[in-house]
Amino acid sequence: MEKVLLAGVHLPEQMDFEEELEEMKQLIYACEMEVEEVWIQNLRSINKKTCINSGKIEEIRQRLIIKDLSTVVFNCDLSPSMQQTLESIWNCEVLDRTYLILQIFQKRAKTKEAFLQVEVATLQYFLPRLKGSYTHMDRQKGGNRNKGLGEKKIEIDSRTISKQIQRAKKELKNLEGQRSLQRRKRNKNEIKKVCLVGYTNTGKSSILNAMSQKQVFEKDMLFATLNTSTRKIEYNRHEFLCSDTVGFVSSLPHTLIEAFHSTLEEVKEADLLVHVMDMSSNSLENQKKVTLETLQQIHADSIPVLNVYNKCDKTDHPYPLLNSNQVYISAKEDISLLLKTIDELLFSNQILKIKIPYGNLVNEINQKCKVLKQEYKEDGICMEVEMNEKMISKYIKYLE
Ligand SMILES: Nc1nc2c(ncn2[C@@H]2O[C@H](COP(=O)(O)OP(=O)(O)OP(=O)(O)O)[C@@H](O)[C@H]2O)c(=O)[nH]1
Ligand SMILES: [Mg+2]
Repeated sequence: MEKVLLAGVHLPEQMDFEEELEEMKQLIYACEMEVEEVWIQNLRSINKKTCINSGKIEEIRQRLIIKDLSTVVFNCDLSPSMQQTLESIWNCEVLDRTYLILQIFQKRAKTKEAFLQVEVATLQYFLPRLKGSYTHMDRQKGGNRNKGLGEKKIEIDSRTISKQIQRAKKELKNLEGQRSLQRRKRNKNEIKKVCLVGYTNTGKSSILNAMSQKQVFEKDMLFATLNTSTRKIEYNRHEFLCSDTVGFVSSLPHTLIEAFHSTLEEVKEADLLVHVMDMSSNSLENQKKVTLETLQQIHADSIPVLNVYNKCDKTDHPYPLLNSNQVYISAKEDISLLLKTIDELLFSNQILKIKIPYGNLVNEINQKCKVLKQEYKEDGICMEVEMNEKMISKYIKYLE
């Protein structure tokens, strides 16, 4: 594995810096490289020309020579000119976070749609980076890792790239059309839909595997799943569809959010979202936040959510356990409690007409139930809501 130097830029607003660096190491590992040394620079703000300051640049330059390293990876995103300047000072390859994520996505893309989405995002990343020559482009170092991207950079000019982007986008639109047709068919059949969502590597694919006992690609690497895969699950004489999704990640490059929007379309159509979290992760809170923000971005934040704390076998927390809207499990052991909870949420619902006084009860209803209609009145909100038995017992007094 190629060894690299990780340059960690620490700005005052980065509260979870340690966890961020840990994640960077995993991203680097997923790109088949290994961190040999970490150099941290604390900064009030980014240097516009070179990202880090001249003193640190010189220290790193010397270190690269001593250690015979030819790649530096930054934990943040670099502008094309920063990247170019640093490459010429260090005479080595300088990579940023977006580049790594694009590399991983490119390797993992399994379906035509995922492949095209990554292609669009990759070309958009390289378009502003065509000016000037890149050392790592010319050298083609790092074996296979750079091959696809490097070749692309050398061979094509910006006009060709723009054309390629347009072509790929057009093809994607066609595929999206086919997808929505399939979805409409599904809607007609009215089979309930569940989507597993959550930060990358939390165990979504493992849960789907355990549910269906058919193999969905599961791996201890970031972004193992790039296309959604759906399985029909039978439980308690009920049937529902369960979809796996691409893992979310903090500060996903803008171009990729756009590219993966259509993959996440499925999430918007779900009757229930199962938010899978890694109970053993030090960055649990941050990962939770990123997932909730992503759901907001794709306008899926009004769908009922079941919170699942997975990997409890790696913690001291008791499991399997159900605590209000939270299920604690280990996908490696018994997930029947999760199935039972999903089944109850999906199939014991009734539609009620209620009037709720203004206040935080409304928030709870919006989070946990499917609101079909709502009308604002003087003394409260009239709602038509799909509720499960537990919620019904709580809200029965508000029946209209
Ligand atoms: N110990 C333990 N390991 C788990 C558990 N669930 C999943 N894993 C492991 O965690 C790693 C990631 O699991 P995946 O199911 O691929 O995670 P994912 O959420 O689908 O990841 P992405 O597709 O990258 O978003 C794998 O090595 C799993 O074997 C669990 O409950 N306990
Ligand atoms: Mg997965």
